[in-house]
Amino acid sequence: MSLADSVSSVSSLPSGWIVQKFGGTSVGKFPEQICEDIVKTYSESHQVVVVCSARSTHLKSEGTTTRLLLAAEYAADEKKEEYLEVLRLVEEDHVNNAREKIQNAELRERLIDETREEIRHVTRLLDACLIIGEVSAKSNDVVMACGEKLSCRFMSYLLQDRGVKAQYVDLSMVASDMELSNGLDAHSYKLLGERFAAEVRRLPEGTVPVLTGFFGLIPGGLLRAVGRGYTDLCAALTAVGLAAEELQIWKEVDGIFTADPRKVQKARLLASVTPDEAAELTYYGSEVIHPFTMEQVIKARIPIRIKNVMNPQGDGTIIYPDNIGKRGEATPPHPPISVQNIPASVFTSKKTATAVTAKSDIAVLNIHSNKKTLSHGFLAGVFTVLDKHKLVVDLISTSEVHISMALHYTKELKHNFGKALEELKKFGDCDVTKDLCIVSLVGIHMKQLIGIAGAMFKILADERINIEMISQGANEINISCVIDRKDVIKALNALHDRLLLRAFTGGSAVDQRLENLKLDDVI
Ligand SMILES: Nc1ncnc2c1ncn2[C@@H]1O[C@H](COP(=O)(O)OP(=O)(O)O)[C@@H](O)[C@H]1O
Ligand SMILES: N[C@@H](CC(=O)OP(=O)(O)O)C(=O)O
Repeated sequence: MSLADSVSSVSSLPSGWIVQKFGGTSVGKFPEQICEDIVKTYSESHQVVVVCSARSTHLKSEGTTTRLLLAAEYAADEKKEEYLEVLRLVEEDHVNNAREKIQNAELRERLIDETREEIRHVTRLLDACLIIGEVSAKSNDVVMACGEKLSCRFMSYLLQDRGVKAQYVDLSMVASDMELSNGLDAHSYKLLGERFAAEVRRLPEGTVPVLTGFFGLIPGGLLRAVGRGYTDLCAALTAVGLAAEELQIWKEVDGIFTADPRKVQKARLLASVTPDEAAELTYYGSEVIHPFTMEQVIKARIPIRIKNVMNPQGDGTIIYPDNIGKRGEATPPHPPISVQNIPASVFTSKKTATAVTAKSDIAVLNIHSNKKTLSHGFLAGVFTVLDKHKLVVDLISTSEVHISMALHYTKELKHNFGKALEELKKFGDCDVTKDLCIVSLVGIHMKQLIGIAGAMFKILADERINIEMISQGANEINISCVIDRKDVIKALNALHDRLLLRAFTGGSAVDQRLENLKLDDVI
């Protein structure tokens, strides 16, 4: 299918807005393709809104946001020379990029001047922080916002350079901290969505707004409230505010696959996944979309499409529940398949899991209580200690006197871990196993299947993979276990081959007798 066909297949509703979000590495590596092949093409038939993250030329971990956060850290440590050097690098990178990509001399010079002014603004702010001896959450946010300001100024000039009427829109001050004093709740989501939409609607018709993915200022800081990847949420709220036809998250991968295509060669692109599945996959290692993005957009009945900047013709993956109608449709376009009423034919199509995913940098912490039973307040006490040391629990399982937790563990968290362990010893004997990974099987159909967990653990046993811990999510669409890091590729490929690929080709790893038992229940 050509891009023009794929563009026109997005049905035209009255507003006709499409919100397109581009990540930092896409802006860094493929800005011309974004302008020429994507924004230009879509804006011929739709009203397009662009939302961008800060530029990264290589990896996000080495990109502009990371550099700016480092500059703020240096200022907090009173290291002036160091933060000036980081800001110099950010400026140099953006100025060189402008020189290289913007052909029109007037636009280019204007962009370079504005870039330098943004950097001067951040320098003045950090100098002031140095004097008062503190970088507050708000100052940190203002520094971080510079990344999106620079990338969006660049993208709007590049679009103009390539003949698209575009306008830079700064959302960093769109709402005051007074208005957002309760943090990010339903009320502030609504307020922000309306403000973003008002900024867009203010522009003359036919203009493509380029919105800074940074928005705020949220009390306590955007990093604490949302974390890295906040641009996805900004795009989502814009889509809701505009009642858009579609929210498009453009990545450097064709969409959501049955497994990480870098780790599982036979991984297949999924045409659609439900929001719950997307949330589980994101949390457990397949970070394709920020988890906060989905709820508001889906409530507003707006589909989310993941697409590839390097392959704009591809259909991508749609994130949408299969049992509700789209915006403008009272009922779904096809007979809805409610998960409670799945017809037998769906089971005979032998759908098992939707995808398999892995999350690395995991340690298992076991606490063996020194009491005969887990006493009142035991869990609360354990979680208070973990929270104090900023340790996040990904999985948990308990028995009467024993608790096992899988936690995120990196070099940077080593110190926090040590401190937490000292405090946790008052609850009982503690032991820690490191260098582990969580492997998760995710799928909406798993709710209906008896034997899927058995099949998963049998496959791992056949591969002689030791399981440290097991857990099934309360929503029953995720079965996870913790294994040694060295076994992860083997585990992913074995589970994918025997549970997912067979589902595509008509086989099933689930014992047929168990499946029949389930069918008896449904009928
Ligand atoms: N199930 C999955 N489907 C698609 N991509 C996945 C999956 N699991 C992990 N990934 C990885 O997530 C990455 C997301 O795409 P990319 O646009 O490169 O990331 P980023 O937004 O962090 O720059 C890809 O590199 C891909 O290998
Ligand atoms: N630039 C920010 C926000 C963001 O959304 O990034 P990305 O879209 O590249 O994941 C960050 O790096 O966290």
